[in-house]
Amino acid sequence: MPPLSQEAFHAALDALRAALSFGAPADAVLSRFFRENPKLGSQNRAFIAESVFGVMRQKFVLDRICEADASPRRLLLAFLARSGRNLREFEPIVSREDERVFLAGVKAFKLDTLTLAERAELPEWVAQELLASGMAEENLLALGRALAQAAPLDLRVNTQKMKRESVQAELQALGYESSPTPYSPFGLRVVGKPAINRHTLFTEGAIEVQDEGSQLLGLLVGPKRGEMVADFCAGAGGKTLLLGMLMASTGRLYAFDVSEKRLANLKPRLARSGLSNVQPQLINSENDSRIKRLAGKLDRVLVDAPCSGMGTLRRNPDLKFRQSAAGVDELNQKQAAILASAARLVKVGGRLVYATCSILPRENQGIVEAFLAANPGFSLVPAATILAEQRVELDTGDYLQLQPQTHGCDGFFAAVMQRKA
Ligand SMILES: C[S@@+](CC[C@H](N)C(=O)[O-])C[C@H]1O[C@@H](n2cnc3c(N)ncnc32)[C@H](O)[C@@H]1O
Repeated sequence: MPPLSQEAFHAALDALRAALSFGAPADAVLSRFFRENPKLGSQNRAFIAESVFGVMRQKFVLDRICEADASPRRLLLAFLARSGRNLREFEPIVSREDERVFLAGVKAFKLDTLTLAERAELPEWVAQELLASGMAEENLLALGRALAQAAPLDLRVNTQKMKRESVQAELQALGYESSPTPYSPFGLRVVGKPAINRHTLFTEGAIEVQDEGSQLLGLLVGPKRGEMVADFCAGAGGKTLLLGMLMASTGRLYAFDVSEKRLANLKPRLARSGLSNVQPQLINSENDSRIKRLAGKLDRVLVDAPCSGMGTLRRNPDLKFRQSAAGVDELNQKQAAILASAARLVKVGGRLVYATCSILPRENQGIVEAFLAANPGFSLVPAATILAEQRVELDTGDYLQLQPQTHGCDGFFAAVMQRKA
């Protein structure tokens, strides 16, 4: 750990103040902060990013430690004191006696005075929803604590361009250690956080940054060469690119989204990937007339639904403070409407996959069960069966349910459904 300096501490405090207004996602706030402060060195930038994300990750506990004065300065001091620094290291930034006493108190703070939700670093409403769904307290704690860790860097190898072993060897030659991901046949987990996007492996489309969980969702869709496929909520195309690769750049892959900006971000990625089977299509809603003309024609449809993102807290810890139970109510309406509309595209015998990066049952099983009850023409296919067909040994039951403490990836949910009639 580099020594604490006035300059780095005050810069981190400025960035933290901006992030704690929760006007924008923390990563966007940080990018802007770094753009506005171009003279910051790489060590200081790393310290600032770790401080802002660290405070967000531990904020429920830090709030309790700070109690009456949970100011950004106190939160940051408490975070740094809990990160294994001894009190002498604070001399360059702390001169007041009351702050010295505060820091000593942070070190002595006992977690057993906290509620279960606070110890799990989850909002109370999230903890209550998980407990009400039958999750045991110790599992809630393990889940919350795993979500409060930083995520590793996972890459997906574009096997249209290179083999996984060759990419691993090239990374090794660049000085980056990596290992094959436990489940995905085209994933690599990299040690540390190298700025991979400067290397030709990235610029020439041999790799994409993608959590292993997302890679498994693509395998559940399992598109084949020559098929007609839709990625209904394609966004910037993380899963579109994977599906296109699985289709070996044949057939047709529609990438729908209502966000022009996100689809625009897909374009350069598409160019790097070398895929020629992808058709990005901006739609005005899930009921856009351009969708209706594809009714009953598609072999596979993925609905990677807009969701609370509660499974991605390792990357977006500020979502804990930017989402709410009422917000999830609204998302539920959208999720159900998108799934119902997307389902109309699936042909008889075709496959529909509903997925989220949420751990909340009402965004997951809740939506799928209601859909199946209203649409008897669809039936659930066990996710484990599909994964076994793809030679992935992972059985989480009928649904794919991934959690960081068990699977090492973000929290994901997916249900595979087949259209019978
Ligand atoms: C979870 S994100 C998709 C992430 C993307 N599949 C990926 O792998 O990078 C959900 C997406 O749904 C889009 N969306 C929201 N409402 C929609 C609608 N009514 N129809 C289609 N897409 C929608 C959002 O713009 C967002 O890009």
